[in-house]
Amino acid sequence: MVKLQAAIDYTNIEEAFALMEKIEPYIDIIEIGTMLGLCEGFSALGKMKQKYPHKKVLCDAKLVDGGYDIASYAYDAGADIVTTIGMTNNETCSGVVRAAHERGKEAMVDMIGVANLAERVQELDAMGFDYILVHTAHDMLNCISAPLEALKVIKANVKNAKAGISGGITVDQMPDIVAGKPDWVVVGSALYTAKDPLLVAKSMKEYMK
Ligand SMILES: O=C(CO)[C@H](O)[C@H](O)COP(=O)(O)O
Repeated sequence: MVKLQAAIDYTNIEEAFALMEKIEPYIDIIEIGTMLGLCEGFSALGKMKQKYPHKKVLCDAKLVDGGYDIASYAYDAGADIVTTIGMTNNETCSGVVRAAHERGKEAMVDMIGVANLAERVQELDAMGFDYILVHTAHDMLNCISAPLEALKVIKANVKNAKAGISGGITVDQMPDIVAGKPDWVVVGSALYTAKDPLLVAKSMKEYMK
C-alpha cells in the first residue's frame, strides 16, 4: 500500500498534536514541517516520537549545509527520517545519509527546484538515499501542478530509493497521483486546513489501497 505522510506546518506543537489525534490511524509518516521545526526547534521531534513511537517521525529540515552535524542532532532528538535538498552539494547530501545509516535510520532528499532531474536522481540514489521526493514548491503552487512527469523521471532512474510526491496535493488529485505509482504521498494543507481532517485522511488512504 502507498504510504501517507502528513506534513504538519503549524507554528506550535499543541496544534500539531491536536491534528494528529484526529488523523493518526491513516498516517504512516508524521512530518515536523519546516515551519514547525523552525518555530519549536528539534525538541518537537522527540515530543512527537514519544507520543507516536510506532510511527515514523520526519524532520523536514531541507538541509542545505551542515548535513552530517545537523542531521545527527535531529536523529538523536527523535527523528526517524531527515530531509536535505538535491540542489545542494554532494558532501551535505552524503552527510545526511551517513548520519542516518550510522544510526539505523533513513534519509530523504527533496528534489525541489532540481533542473537536471534524471542525472541527479541517479547520483542521489547511488549515494544511498532511502527516499527521493518530487516536490512542487509551496511558493510555486499557483504556477504549476503536481509534478507527475517528474515522478515518472524519478521512477525511471532509481534503483533502490523509494519515490514520493508532494506539493498542494488534494483528495481530488488522488486518482492521478496514485496512477503515477508513488511509494508514498506527502499531504500538508489539504489536511490541516480541512474542516474534517479525518475524512480527508481516510479518503486519501482509500485511494492508496
Ligand atoms: O515542504 C513543504 C513546503 O516546502 C510542505 O510541507 C509540503 O509541500 C506539503 O504541504 P502541502 O500539501 O500544503 O503542499
